[in-house]
Amino acid sequence: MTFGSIARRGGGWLPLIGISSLVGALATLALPTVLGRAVDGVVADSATNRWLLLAGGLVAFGVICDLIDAFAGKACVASTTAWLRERLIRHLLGIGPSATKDRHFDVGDLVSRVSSNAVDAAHAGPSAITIGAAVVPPLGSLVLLALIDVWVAAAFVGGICLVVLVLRAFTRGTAVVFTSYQQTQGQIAARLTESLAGARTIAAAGTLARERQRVLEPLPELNAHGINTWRVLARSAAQAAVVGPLALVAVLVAGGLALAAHRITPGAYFAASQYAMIGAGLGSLTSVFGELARARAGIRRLAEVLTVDAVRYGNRRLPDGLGQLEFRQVGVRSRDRVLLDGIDVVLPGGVTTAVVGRSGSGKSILAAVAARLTDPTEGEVRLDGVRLSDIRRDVLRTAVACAFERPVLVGETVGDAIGLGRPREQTIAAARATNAHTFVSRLPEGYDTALVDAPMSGGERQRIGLARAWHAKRLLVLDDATSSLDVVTELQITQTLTASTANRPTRLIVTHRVDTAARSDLVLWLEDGRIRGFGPHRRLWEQPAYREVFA
Ligand SMILES: Nc1ncnc2c1ncn2[C@@H]1O[C@H](COP(=O)(O)OP(=O)(O)OP(=O)(O)O)[C@@H](O)[C@H]1O
Repeated sequence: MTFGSIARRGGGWLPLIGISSLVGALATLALPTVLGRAVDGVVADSATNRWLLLAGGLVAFGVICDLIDAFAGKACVASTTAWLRERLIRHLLGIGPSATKDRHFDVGDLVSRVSSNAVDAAHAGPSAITIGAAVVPPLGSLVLLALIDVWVAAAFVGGICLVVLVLRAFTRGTAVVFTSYQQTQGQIAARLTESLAGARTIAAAGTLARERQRVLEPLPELNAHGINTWRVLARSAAQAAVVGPLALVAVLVAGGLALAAHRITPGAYFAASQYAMIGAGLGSLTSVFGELARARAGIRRLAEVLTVDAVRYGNRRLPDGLGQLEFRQVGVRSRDRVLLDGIDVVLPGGVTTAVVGRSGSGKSILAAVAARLTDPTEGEVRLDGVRLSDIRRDVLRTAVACAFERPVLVGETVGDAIGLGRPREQTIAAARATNAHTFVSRLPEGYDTALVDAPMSGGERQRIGLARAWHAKRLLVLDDATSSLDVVTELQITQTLTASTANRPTRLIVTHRVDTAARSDLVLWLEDGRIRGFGPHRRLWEQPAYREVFA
C-alpha cells in the first residue's frame, strides 16, 4: 500500500475535485487582472461596468468551485475510508488468530488503525490534489507578474521562496510528530481494550486505580506529541505571517518604483499587489500540508498491518474419506521455545480421541494445529491424505470446526451465532445435540433473540459454541469446550460426542476429565509438547504417571 495507490482510490470524486480546484484557481488568477482593468477604467474615466460585472461573476464562480470542492472532498474521503477499512478488516481476518498473538498487534491498537488512521490515510488524494491546485495561482501569478514587469516578478520570486521554505520545514516537522502521536494513541487504545476485557478481574482485585494509571501512562507522552504538533503549527503560522507580508511589501515596493517610472499603469500596479497577496497566501496552506503529513503517517500504520502475510490456502478438495488425521513430525516453536516437538501419530477417521496432559503440555496448540488455526513450524498435518495447507479455504472450514473453552459469539441473534447463516433446521438440530435448544427456546424470542438481550452463563455460552461447531463434516476439534458444564449436561454431550455412530466426524477432544478420556476410543497423552502415550484409556491407566494427570 503506497501513498499513490490510496490517492487514486478516490474514484470518480478525484477528477471532480481536480477540475473544481483548477477552475477555482484560474478564477482566482483572473480576478486581479479584471479588477486592474476596472481600476484603469476608473482612472481613465472610461466604462468599468463590464469589468466589475465580470469580477462579480468570477467571485461567484470561485465560491461555487469551493463548494463543489468541499463536497467532493468529503465524499472522496468517506468512500476511500470505507474501502480502506474493508481491505484492512479482510486482511486482518485473513491473517487469522496470529494477528493479535505472534505478530504483536494489540486489539486496541488495531481498532485505532482501522478507525482513525484509516480516515487520516483517506485524505491522501484530496490533500494531494488541493496542494497541486494551490500551486497554480502562485505560478500563474508569477507569469502574469512577469508580463506586467520583470522586476516586480523578481521581487515576487524572492518572497515565494521564503514561503516555500516555511512550508517545507512545516511538512518535515509534522510528519515526525504525527507518526509519534498516532503510535501513542494506539498504545492507549490497546491498554484500554485489555482493561475492558478484564474489567471483572480488575473490579474483583480492587486494582481500578492502578489500572487507570496503567492505561493513562502514555498520556503525558501523547500530550507532549500534541503540544509538539501545535508548536510546529504555531511556528509555521508565525513564520508565514511574517514572510507573507514581506513578499507583499517586496512586490509593492518594486511595483511602486515601476509605477513611478511609468513602466506600469495604476491598474497593473493594483493587479500586481493582488497577485502578491495570492502568492503570500500559499502560507495558509499549512493546514492542507498538515493533512498530507497525517495521511502519510496513517498510510504507514495501515501498511504495517497489510504487509503481514495472510494465511495462504491451497485449491485442493478432499477425497472421499472418514476424516483420518495424520500428524507427521509436527513441531511448533515460538521464538526459542519448543511448544510441540516430533508429534507423529495417525488418528483413524471417525474415532474420538481425547487429548490429555498436564496444564501447559501443549494440548491447545495441538488442537490449533489440527484445525489449522496455526501452522506448524515443522512437519505437516494431513486430513484424509491432503495437507491442511493445500485445502481450499471453504472446503477446510466446512470439513473442520472447533469449539473453545470461552467461545466468542458473533452475529446479531442467538440463531446467527449458532447457524452462521445455515438453514434454521440445521441450527435447531445442532442446538438439540448440544443441549442448547431448551434454554434457547426459553429466551424471549427464542433463536431470534438478539445476542445483547441474551445474557448467558459460561456453560450456556459453551453449549452455543459447541452447537456452532456441530456442522463439522470430517473433524470436530473441542478445546476444553465443555469445562463449564454441569456434570449431567457434560455427560449427555460427551455421550453424544463419543457415541460411535456412522457418518460422525473424527473428534479431537482436549480435556482434563477422566470420564471423557475413558469414553473416548483413543487417548493422546502429551507431556512437555511431546507424545508420552497413545492408545485406549484403559491401557494407559496402568501407568501411574498417566493416572497422576487426572489426580
Ligand atoms: N502463541 C503462543 N506463543 C508462545 N507460547 C505459547 C503460545 N500459546 C501457548 N504458548 C505456550 O505453550 C505452552 C502450551 O500451551 P497450551 O495452551 O497448549 O497448553 P495446554 O496443555 O492446553 O494447557 P491448559 O491445560 O492449561 O489449557 C504453554 O507453556 C504456553 O505458555
